[in-house]
Amino acid sequence: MIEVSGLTKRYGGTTAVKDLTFTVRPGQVTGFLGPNGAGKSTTLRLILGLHEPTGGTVTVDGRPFRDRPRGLRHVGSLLDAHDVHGGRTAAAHLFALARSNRIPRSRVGEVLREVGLAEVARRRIGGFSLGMKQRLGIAAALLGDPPVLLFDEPLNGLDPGGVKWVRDLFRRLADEGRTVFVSSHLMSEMEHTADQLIVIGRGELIAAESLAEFSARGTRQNVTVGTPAAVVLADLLTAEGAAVRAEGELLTVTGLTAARIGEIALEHRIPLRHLDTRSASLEEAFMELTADSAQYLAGGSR
Ligand SMILES: Nc1ncnc2c1ncn2[C@@H]1O[C@H](COP(=O)(O)OP(=O)(O)OP(=O)(O)O)[C@@H](O)[C@H]1O
Repeated sequence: MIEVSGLTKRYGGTTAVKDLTFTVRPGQVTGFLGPNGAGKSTTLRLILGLHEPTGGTVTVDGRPFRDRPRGLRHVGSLLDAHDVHGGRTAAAHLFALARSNRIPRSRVGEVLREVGLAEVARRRIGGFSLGMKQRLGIAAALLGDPPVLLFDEPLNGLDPGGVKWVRDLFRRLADEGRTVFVSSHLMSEMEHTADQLIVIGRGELIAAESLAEFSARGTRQNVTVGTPAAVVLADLLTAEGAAVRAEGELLTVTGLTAARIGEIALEHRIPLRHLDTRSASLEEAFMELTADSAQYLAGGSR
């Protein structure tokens, strides 16, 4: 289990992570979501003890990760797929990691087969595609057969087959009882990957809940209405308590059903050209939830 409590990290005048508290449990895939610059990578580095927190604590299975000798047996991680020595072969890279963590050499062949890189084991990493480097990074994370795994944007650069392979792998690792913590800035990536979600924005916790709970936020329904009398109808719907957004002849309405909107239009003899109900997607729910932090970044005021 990963326990983050009151975690804060400042770099000079920038607060990357602010009073963050959450728990990541074993047996599940937990998605770590937030817009660019939200503080995900910083948090993962703090969990791994690569940075010192300004405040708060973070433990892995009850102890700071830094206190663990032979770290790869406790936590496997992929932070940056490019962070490898291009002149080395894939096998040499993994042998070096195995040696320094006292992991049997036989694991190298096993993990290379597992990630589909056995045939290129003797090739230099410098010639690898991003997708191959991602696979190599995953092999390194798996090397010590650790109970806890952290991945920073592991789906970047993978083709659809690679994405499916990673998703299936995460599922299997979680089913084996491991803690799997995966960051992404795209809800669409997590939708079919995660059981639990930790959502942050501007370094602060926005939500910590199951994907099902998060999905419930997205079930709010909008009705789109097309009419040449958009201004008149918008006034009538607003008077009934709806929230209305107008774009020319098209209205997006929340707070009233399509049936009720149809009745109101009929009562006032307003012709409708279009009437359609749609549910907000998970992606929209995520964007709405993180809109403040995303706008803040877009304004460049950090
Ligand atoms: N070493 C550092 N020195 C100074 N500022 C930093 C450092 N690392 C991160 N930051 C700042 O902290 C904030 C959070 O960055 P972080 O990389 O953790 O976000 P992120 O959620 O991983 O974003 P992305 O999805 O873009 O990778 C950013 O404003 C970033 O510029």
